[in-house]
Amino acid sequence: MADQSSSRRPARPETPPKLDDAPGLPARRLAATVIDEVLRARTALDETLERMLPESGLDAADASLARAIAVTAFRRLGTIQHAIDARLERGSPRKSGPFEPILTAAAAQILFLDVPDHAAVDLAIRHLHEDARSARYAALGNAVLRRLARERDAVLAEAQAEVFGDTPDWLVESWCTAYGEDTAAAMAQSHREEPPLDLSVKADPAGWAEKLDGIALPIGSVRLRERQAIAGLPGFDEGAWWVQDAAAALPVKLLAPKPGERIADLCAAPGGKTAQIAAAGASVTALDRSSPRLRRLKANLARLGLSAEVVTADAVTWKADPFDAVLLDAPCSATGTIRRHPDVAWTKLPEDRDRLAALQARLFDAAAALTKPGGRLVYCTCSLEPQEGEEQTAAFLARNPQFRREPVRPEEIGGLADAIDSNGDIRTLPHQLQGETPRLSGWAGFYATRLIRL
Ligand SMILES: C[S@@+](CC[C@H](N)C(=O)[O-])C[C@H]1O[C@@H](n2cnc3c(N)ncnc32)[C@H](O)[C@@H]1O
Repeated sequence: MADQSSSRRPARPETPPKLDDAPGLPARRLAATVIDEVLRARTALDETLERMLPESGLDAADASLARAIAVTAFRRLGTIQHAIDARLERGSPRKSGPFEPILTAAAAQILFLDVPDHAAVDLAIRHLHEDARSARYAALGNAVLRRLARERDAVLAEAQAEVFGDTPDWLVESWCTAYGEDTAAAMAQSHREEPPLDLSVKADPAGWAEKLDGIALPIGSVRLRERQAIAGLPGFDEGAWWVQDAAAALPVKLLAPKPGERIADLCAAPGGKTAQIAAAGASVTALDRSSPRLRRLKANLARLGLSAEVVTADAVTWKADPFDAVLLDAPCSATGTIRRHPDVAWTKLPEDRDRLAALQARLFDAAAALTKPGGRLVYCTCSLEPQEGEEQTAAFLARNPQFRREPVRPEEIGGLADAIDSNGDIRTLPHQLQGETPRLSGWAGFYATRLIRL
């Protein structure tokens, strides 16, 4: 029976925790809170930051520091956790409140960011004191962080030798099985670097590369040499380009939209591929089941001066007259985006991959029903897991003999033959596309196949 007495008990006065106002602490507080929330609730880091930033009251510089600490913590989470655990002789203390996320955020600064050690340690200790549960372990936290700072070179040397040290075991196993150990190691190593920023341009990649101090990539994207705030760059206000990883631009190259064609983009938001299709002059129906994400798609298209018919619906059940071409950029585990979103490695589980693979099969069949005889169907995912790529296509073709594969030719994708597998499908891996430096190399892990309805 429910406890009736509690409703009659006078409410206990809420004593807000006493927050230290030392400069720099609010950014660390937000970083640790976000790290904790993402790991507990398995939510996306970007969305969690977007939700928590406005109420944090941080200025732009502190917000960017908080983001840098959290992103770095996830990029190097395996190394950081191992280094902390190795210095906690009796293991992590129980019932210690925010002790672990505070130490994780501080270790990210000490090991990987350009922050003076004394600032990282001092602010972490002040932060531990804000909560009675972690305050009891402030001396322990202090000792661990000081040791980390003293032993930084040894920690980094050990991490360098452990190439899979920042990749969860299930992903190591999956990638070693799919691609072999050497390739899996090169992939894991590339995830340790910050990713480059790529733009898709409506026209004149060479001209925009020059104006923006970028590199014109063989497939027509522009890779910026320096990371910068994009809203201030030339061409942003006039809608000359949009941010899109170079590998994410490939599926629409296979679709090859032509002016006047009717094309359905079935999982369209936030609209990077819709923009490519619309910019090619096709008439595009952009469908997604998420209204908030479609609002972002509309805002993106408005800035670019492009248009699409926008439909909020579930693509599994949506009915319409068949299209000349259909793009299905299906929801997936997104393990191909780990370099850009390092939290994905720690928030996704094999169960997510399997649940999404079942949804992908239903969406694939629904997309087939929307493709005209003679029409093209491109299926793609930003996943490195064969269950969401190669295996989906094999099962789809076995179920749907009215479709045949139209292999991709290197000249359709700027001559990048390494990105085409033995079936003629696209399979990009994060360490491919060598550039001038490791940071300017690589692209997302994508799978894409092009099928024709007979
Ligand atoms: C990989 S994202 C699409 C990215 C987008 N194509 C782009 O290039 O910007 C997958 C999208 O599928 C949508 N989605 C998931 N399940 C869906 C369904 N059953 N019907 C329609 N959209 C769905 C999600 O809301 C999400 O926006």
